[in-house]
Amino acid sequence: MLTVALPKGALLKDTIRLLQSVGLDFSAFLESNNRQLQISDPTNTAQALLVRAQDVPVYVEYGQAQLGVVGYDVLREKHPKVAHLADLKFGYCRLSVAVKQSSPYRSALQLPPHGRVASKFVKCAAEYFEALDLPVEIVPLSGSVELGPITGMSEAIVDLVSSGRTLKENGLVEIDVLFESTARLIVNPLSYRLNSDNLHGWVERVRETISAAV
Ligand SMILES: Nc1ncnc2c1ncn2[C@@H]1O[C@H](COP(=O)(O)OP(=O)(O)OP(=O)(O)O)[C@@H](O)[C@H]1O
Ligand SMILES: O=P(O)(O)OC[C@H]1O[C@H](OP(=O)(O)OP(=O)(O)O)[C@H](O)[C@@H]1O
Repeated sequence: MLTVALPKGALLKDTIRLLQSVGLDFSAFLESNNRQLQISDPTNTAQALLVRAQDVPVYVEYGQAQLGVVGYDVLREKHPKVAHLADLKFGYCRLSVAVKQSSPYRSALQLPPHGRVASKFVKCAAEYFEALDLPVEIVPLSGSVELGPITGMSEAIVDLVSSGRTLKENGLVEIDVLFESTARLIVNPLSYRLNSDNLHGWVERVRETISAAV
């Protein structure tokens, strides 16, 4: 049976809506009292795993799920061995450098050498500052990264920005963008090559739905 890895959090609702439009109903995951992490769709065509966003590529790479939905930002940070087959056009955000509004820095290159940059995206941040030839110390955090500059732990952060509301409400300002991100459809490469569980057919249906929506 086809198994799909679904991301908890910001991408879940749009992912479930997309799968509903190709005939797979996993809306039970959206019920407020749901605690189940693995369910089948009502027609028993496929099952879904509810996993942390950053773990979606892990389940797909190891073959426990043939198909998954994940942000491009996670693919850039983790480099999983999965095939990226479609841009799903939702989950827009960007990975940006931000500082306190009151700080003098208005571009990443103006940051002081050997300063600190807090981030959940340690690899992306390190690559970005290496490419600028600006030595900085990356401070790894798992969330609420905006507190780095607020508390004085770091001069800057590298974090996701979508509406910009979190930065604004915490007195921070975006000074550079590393890249933009949207949700992506990923597949296990071997399952795709073997067309296990009619994977080609499902990918094609998703692609048709996406192009019809544009
Ligand atoms: N504010 C946002 N608006 C739109 N999409 C976002 C936003 N924040 C993150 N995303 C996208 O959704 C994905 C999942 O983000 P989410 O915040 O739900 O989980 P997470 O913080 O990465 O994971 P966890 O809560 O498990 O640590 C991100 O990888 C990104 O692609
Ligand atoms: O620009 P906005 O629309 O305000 O969205 C940006 C916020 O969303 C994400 O946080 P998330 O909710 O995932 O929390 P966490 O990373 O701090 O755990 C991101 O890390 C920002 O804090």
